[in-house]
Amino acid sequence: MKLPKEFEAYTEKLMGSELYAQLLQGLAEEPHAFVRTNPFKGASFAICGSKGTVEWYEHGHWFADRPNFTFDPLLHAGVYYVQEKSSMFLAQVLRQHITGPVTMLDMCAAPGGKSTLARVVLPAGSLLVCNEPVKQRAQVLSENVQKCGIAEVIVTNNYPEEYRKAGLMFDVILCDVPCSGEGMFRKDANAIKEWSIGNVDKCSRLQREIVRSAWECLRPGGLLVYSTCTFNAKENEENVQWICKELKGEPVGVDICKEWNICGSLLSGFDAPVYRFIPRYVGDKDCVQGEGLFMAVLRKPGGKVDRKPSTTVKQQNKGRQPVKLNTIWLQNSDDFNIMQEGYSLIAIPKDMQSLYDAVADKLRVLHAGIRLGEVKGKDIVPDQSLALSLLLDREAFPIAELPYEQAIRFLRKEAVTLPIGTPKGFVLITYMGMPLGFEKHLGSRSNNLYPQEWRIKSTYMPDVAPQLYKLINDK
Ligand SMILES: C[S@@+](CC[C@H](N)C(=O)[O-])C[C@H]1O[C@@H](n2cnc3c(N)ncnc32)[C@H](O)[C@@H]1O
Repeated sequence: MKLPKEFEAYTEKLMGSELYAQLLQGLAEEPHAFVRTNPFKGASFAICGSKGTVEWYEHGHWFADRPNFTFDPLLHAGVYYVQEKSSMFLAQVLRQHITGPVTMLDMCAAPGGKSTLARVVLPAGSLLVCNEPVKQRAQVLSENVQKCGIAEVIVTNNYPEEYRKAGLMFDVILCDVPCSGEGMFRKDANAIKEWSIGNVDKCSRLQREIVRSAWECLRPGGLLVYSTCTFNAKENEENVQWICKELKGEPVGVDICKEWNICGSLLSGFDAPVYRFIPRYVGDKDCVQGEGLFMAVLRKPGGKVDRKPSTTVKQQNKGRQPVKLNTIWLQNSDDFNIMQEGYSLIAIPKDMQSLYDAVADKLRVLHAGIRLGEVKGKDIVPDQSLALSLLLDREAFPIAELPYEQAIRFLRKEAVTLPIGTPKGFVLITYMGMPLGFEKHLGSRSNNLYPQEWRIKSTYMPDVAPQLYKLINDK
């Protein structure tokens, strides 16, 4: 791996020669493959071939080889998410500091790794808003959030400045900011090509802008989690120092074990608790296994977290109509308000209604709650979001369980052969019992309702499924 000269000189000075030599050894190795099981979807599965769990998150697993995840229907069903190990440290932060229901904003959320992790570890009753300003990336975020299956989520496509102007307030805000990506050097050759001192400075300025806007959306007593996937101090300690001085943020510690080999501050004279993951070798031991990551937690002075959300904006109800339906295909349907927006029917958890109204009036919402379907003539065409929801009423649709090859065809949005005896009408497609989406069965053929933008684009067909999970009761 050829590293930029200026990176080498700066990083060796920052880390010291011993730590830097350990990093160079780490960068010369292939990254490990990790997945994070969705505890709400993976309960009936046993994981196969795991080399061990992540020390700070028990649902994170390490694999010796990198399976071809794209061709595993269980990935598309939301049973697991591919996420490198260091990023899962967010679970440790949230579990330690958030003990009651909160309203959280993930300001820079695409593709959704940390959002979906936060969603499964936040205490019951919490609400999560995931935001991404880049439109195409926000669509991917929305897809991953829907696969996760939890209803109490809103996905928006806005800049942090628009959030500041909207006047919404949150108990917890994650700023996993865009950065110079030094921690991705061994995973992504482009990160090396695009690196320059100029870009480090540019990123550092943008990061402060993002945090400044986020800070205004944080309630007194609330927590800001700041993270990057880069090593340098300009985008890390120096920004944390700036948050302390300029915004009066108070650094908050996270419990860690020495054996986790997480490094603290590398900036001389700055000893606030910060957490830096450096892929590195000590002797012949790969002592971190994850990629480069930096995380710090800061409290906004003036109160304590764990209170109910406050949404201070006036509600206008832009073209949204509450509707009554005979059937809404959900378990616990009384917990939802059903709204019609244009032709779309959306189920909003009642606890999330005021937050949803406030967000929808001021910002661009791409997804919220559970999208039930679209009104087409006399039909309601069920939506992908419904198929993937944890609250789908499994009795509401006939089920067609597909074998592996047919499941891949379905995920490519190709024609599939439904099992003999499948009734006409809307049918829930499953693989190993997990919903993948809907087909409309017409008798002699059927229409594949999988979203065009989500489909697997490759035409490759593996001979066998990647064997990451097996059903617990399968002999
Ligand atoms: C490090 S990535 C986030 C990764 C994500 N949190 C995850 O774990 O999957 C940073 C994100 O910030 C977005 N971004 C770019 N410019 C931004 C800005 N001005 N404000 C907020 N986010 C921005 C990028 O498009 C990118 O998706």
